[in-house]
Amino acid sequence: MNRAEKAALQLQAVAVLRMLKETRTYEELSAVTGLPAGDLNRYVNGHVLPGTDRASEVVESVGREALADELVARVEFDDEGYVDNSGVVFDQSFLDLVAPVAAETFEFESPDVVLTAATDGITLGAAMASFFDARLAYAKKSKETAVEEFIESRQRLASGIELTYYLPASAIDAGDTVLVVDDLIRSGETQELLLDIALQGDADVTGVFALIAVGDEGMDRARAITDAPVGALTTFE
Ligand SMILES: O=P(O)(O)OC[C@H]1O[C@H](OP(=O)(O)OP(=O)(O)O)[C@H](O)[C@@H]1O
Ligand SMILES: Nc1ncnc2[nH]cnc12
Repeated sequence: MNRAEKAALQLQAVAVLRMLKETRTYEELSAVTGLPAGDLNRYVNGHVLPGTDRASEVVESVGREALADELVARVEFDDEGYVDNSGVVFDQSFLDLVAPVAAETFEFESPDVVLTAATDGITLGAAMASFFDARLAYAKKSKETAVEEFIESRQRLASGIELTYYLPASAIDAGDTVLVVDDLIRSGETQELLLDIALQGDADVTGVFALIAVGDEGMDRARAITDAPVGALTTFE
């Protein structure tokens, strides 16, 4: 390992520890990692960097299960079953850790473009795009000013309300590979619109990923549209 790789590993371990510390005391973090609370305090505050052995252990311990547990600890449901996921989508450091785990768990091919829906999909989309070194594109419910050409997709929802998403046509080139991501999938209507936008752009969908699936309906809907892998970090019933 050269010096730059060592430094990158050490900083990645600090990012993991800071993320885990958000919902834990130092004593609890010590119980999870097996490292002394005093050392953890120094790592989290940036006074000392963990050695490479410790850093590798910390980074390798953050697999799908640990991130899914962390996600569950950070989201809240209201009485009607709606999710408040601001504790997750407002935390870019957490999402940056999710990206490599999602890529490995669902074996997503590296795409040219990560496509998501504004608003809440954007931070996850940015993390995934950065991990894959891909472009990020987000469709919006309104037309961006000064853009002349859009791909648009419209659907009438069960309520009778029409939902339209617009993407600047220049965001996807024909033949691009596209990974579709969103923070949450419930009915799958948003995914259907994003997948339709990718299709209209003559792109190849390489996968669909959500942080949270509420029930199976939306995931099944996505699977009916694409043969590419479809996965969620956590499913809530
Ligand atoms: O599977 P579905 O039933 O389509 O629901 C999922 C969508 O709903 C939420 O977005 P919302 O429409 O609330 O917009 P926002 O991101 O701007 O809050 C969420 O961010 C997903 O995009
Ligand atoms: N925050 C949310 N929780 C549950 N279902 C949703 N559908 C769209 N947004 C949602």
